[in-house]
Amino acid sequence: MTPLLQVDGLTVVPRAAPGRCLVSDVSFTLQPGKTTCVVGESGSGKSLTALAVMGLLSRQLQRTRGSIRFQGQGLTTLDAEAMRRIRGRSIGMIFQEPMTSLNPVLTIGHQIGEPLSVHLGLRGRALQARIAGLLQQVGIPPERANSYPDELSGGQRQRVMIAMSIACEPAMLIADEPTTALDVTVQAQILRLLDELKTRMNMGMLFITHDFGVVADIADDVVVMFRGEVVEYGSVDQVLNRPQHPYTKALLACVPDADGKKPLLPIDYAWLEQQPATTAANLQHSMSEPA
Ligand SMILES: Nc1ncnc2c1ncn2[C@@H]1O[C@H](COP(=O)(O)OP(=O)(O)OP(=O)(O)O)[C@@H](O)[C@H]1O
Repeated sequence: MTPLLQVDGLTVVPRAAPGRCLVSDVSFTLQPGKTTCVVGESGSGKSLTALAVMGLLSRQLQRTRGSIRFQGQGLTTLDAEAMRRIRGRSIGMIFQEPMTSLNPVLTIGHQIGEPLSVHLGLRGRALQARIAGLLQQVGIPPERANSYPDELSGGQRQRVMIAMSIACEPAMLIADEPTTALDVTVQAQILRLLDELKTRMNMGMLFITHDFGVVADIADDVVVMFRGEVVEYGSVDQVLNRPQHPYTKALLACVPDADGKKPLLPIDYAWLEQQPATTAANLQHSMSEPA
């Protein structure tokens, strides 16, 4: 079966510092209808990887090497117009902060309708009916179509973003920390919604998170990134239950179990001591926050 997404040797180098790799030789695959989670600490290159897949990295700031194939088609050689046709139509995306992604002066109905008119040419009643259907699908009463983003809660705004991103029934959804800005119960609702939509639409999901609780809930495969590199890649069972790399073990050691106690995974302190101070500080931070 042709993978939905195949990333091979993706490398991102800042033009201002060509000797430094922000993302280094990253490779992974996403199959249709499956979820691949990319995990790692802040600054490990997760978002740059997602932006590279979307063709949204600034060519002025970064140089990208490697191959990104979506449904068998190479994306890195496509021109801007061809990439625009794929984004929003075949690849949807949602980000961490729905307020900054939504336009405050347009109604949510208008914003959900935009990809439908741009990519599918829907107009008039057909468009309004589809907007109402999408609102219903994400659990917002269709009569809220005339509301503005600031009239909605954070969770509802994220639901609107989800409605926009799935409007054209994309084959793949890229979600970059979509629940981080939400409180815990709303996080769980949004995760459930995304998981349900993924199954119903047989959509592949590339899900970026630093939260292993989320990974355990939704991932089929897991890519662990550390300082721009993939240090571990495998099935969720393999990565969570039989981690190999000291960084994955250290990350997992920070996740409290159901009783709030830390799992007794050994941390490789000799390895940790060789890492920059920020790594230990980030791990310390994860330990003090419930995942
Ligand atoms: N043009 C650039 N020049 C130099 N450094 C850059 C450039 N673009 C991004 N970076 C750096 O690359 C690193 C990786 O960033 P990225 O946003 O992918 O991290 P992340 O893993 O998604 O982190 P977070 O979880 O905080 O979002 C960061 O340290 C960022 O500051």
